[in-house]
Amino acid sequence: MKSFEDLFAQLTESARTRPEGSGTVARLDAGIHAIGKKIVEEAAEVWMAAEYESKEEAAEEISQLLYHLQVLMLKLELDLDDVYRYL
Ligand SMILES: N=c1c2ncn([C@@H]3O[C@H](COP(=O)(O)OP(=O)(O)OP(=O)(O)O)[C@@H](O)[C@H]3O)c2ncn1[C@@H]1O[C@H](COP(=O)(O)O)[C@@H](O)[C@H]1O
Repeated sequence: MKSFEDLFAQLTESARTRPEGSGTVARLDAGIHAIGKKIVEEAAEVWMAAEYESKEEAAEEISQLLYHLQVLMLKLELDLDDVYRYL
């Protein structure tokens, strides 16, 4: 099981080493506009799953939204503490 912190560490390493075939690297290269659109899309999917689908499907959509938020954090060079300080 991967935690939020585990995923952020993994994506940070991928951003640094740029492994061949990494979807994360491709998303970072696509830029803030594309990442932002994906966040909005995933947020809508979270809402739809919560309202019309199962808890399991909602959980999966939430995980995808968290992933795309982390990609944006990396693109903006924000680390976890930059966000956590507002929680
Ligand atoms: N948690 C995720 C994750 N969640 C979502 N996604 C991406 O978001 C997509 C989900 O979006 P959709 O369901 O809307 O599918 P889609 O419309 O085909 O998406 P697009 O690819 O067209 O944007 C998936 O196909 C993945 O590309 C993720 N990609 C990666 N991860 C994690 O990130 C790690 C590193 O990934 P790579 O950089 O690809 O190796 C992986 O080991 C995973 O743990």
